[in-house]
Formats: sequence, structure tokens, C-alpha cells
Amino acid sequence: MTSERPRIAIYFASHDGQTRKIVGRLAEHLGAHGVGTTITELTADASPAVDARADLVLLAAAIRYGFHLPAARRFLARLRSEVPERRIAVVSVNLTARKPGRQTAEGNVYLRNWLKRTGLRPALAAAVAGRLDYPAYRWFDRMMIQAIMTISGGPTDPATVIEYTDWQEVENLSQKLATLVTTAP
Ligand SMILES: Cc1cc2nc3c(=O)[nH]c(=O)nc-3n(C[C@H](O)[C@H](O)[C@H](O)COP(=O)(O)O)c2cc1C
Repeated sequence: MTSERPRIAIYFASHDGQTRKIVGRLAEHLGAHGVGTTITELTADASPAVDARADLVLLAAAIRYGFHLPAARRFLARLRSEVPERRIAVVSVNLTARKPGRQTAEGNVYLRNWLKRTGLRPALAAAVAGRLDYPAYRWFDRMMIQAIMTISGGPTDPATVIEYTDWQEVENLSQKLATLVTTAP
């Protein structure tokens, strides 16, 4: 870490925009904690350079059909070869995290499996609940999400739009990230 203001390089992969909104809010809170941020979107055709000089690199990715978006998975492979694990944090955005106890690496199946598959032991790993927006989904996606919601006891009314993201939890997360970059050796 330098004597300048600490900095977190945030990379995110979002399909429907909620992960983008979450990292935007994280950046706002981090700014209030005196931590600078850069935000870079990961897409199918963009493979941005890893900002290995940042004090921490945060990778946030949405889940679709059980997996984090491919752009995030590809980026993580590069990230790991350029930045030590202790300077990596990951955030998974999914609907399972709407339930109590599913915001941690132990409690969230997607996050747990991602870390297990990659063998990554990041400085921080968290799951944040995303958004359910049936009217915005294509027919097939709506059917599939309704099926998942039936199994998991969630809403199935096709008119349902719910932002499950707990913004207080997002603020708490920013506090933890700020602590990491202000106290890390
Ligand atoms: C087609 C589709 C598939 C999804 N699959 C899952 C899933 O397998 N598990 C889950 O918990 N959430 C799932 N979700 C919910 C998304 O993770 C949630 O809507 C999140 O907010 C999406 O983030 P984004 O808006 O940044 O793309 C799915 C959503 C869609 C539209």
C-alpha cells in the first residue's frame, strides 16, 4: 500500500444492470470512507488489463443459470495470475442471497462452488441479493425463473418486480472493504 489515498479497482460483469448498480453504490460509500475506486465493466468482447497496482481488486459478478457470467470467470483466471489472493475480493450477485444466511461463502452455494472450483481464497467474499424482474425477462427465462422460485419458495406471479438487494448490507460491505485497504500491511 502507498501513502496516497488507498484505491480499489472494481471490475464487474452484469447482464441486467443490478450488479452495475451495486458496484456503483459500493464506490459511493468507499469514496465517503476515503477510498478511491475505478470501475470497469467486463463484457464478452472486452478483456481489460488487470490493474495490479491497486490496493485491492474487487470482482463482482451476476449469476445466470447457476454460473457467474463468463466474462467474470475469464477475468478471474487472469486476475489470479497477476494479483495475490490477499488483494482480491469477490462479490456474487444472485437471488439465492435474498434468504437469511446466504450472504457468505459458506452459506451461498454459488459463491462456495466458485471458490472451491477455482481454489481461490480471497481477502473477502460475499453474496448480495439481486433483482427479480419477470416482465423484463424473455419467455423462456421467465419460465425457468418461475420454476426456480417455485422450488425455493419465492414469488411466481409474472408481474412481480422486486429489488432484493439489501442496501444496508452493501454499505456494510463497503465498510469491510475500506477496512481491508486501510489496515492491510
Ligand atoms: C435468465 C436468468 C437466470 C438466472 N439464474 C439464477 C440462478 O441460477 N440462481 C440465482 O440465484 N439467481 C439467478 N438469476 C437471478 C440473477 O442473478 C439476478 O436477477 C441478478 O440481479 C442479475 O444481476 P444483473 O442484473 O447484474 O445481471 C437469474 C436471472 C436470470 C434473468
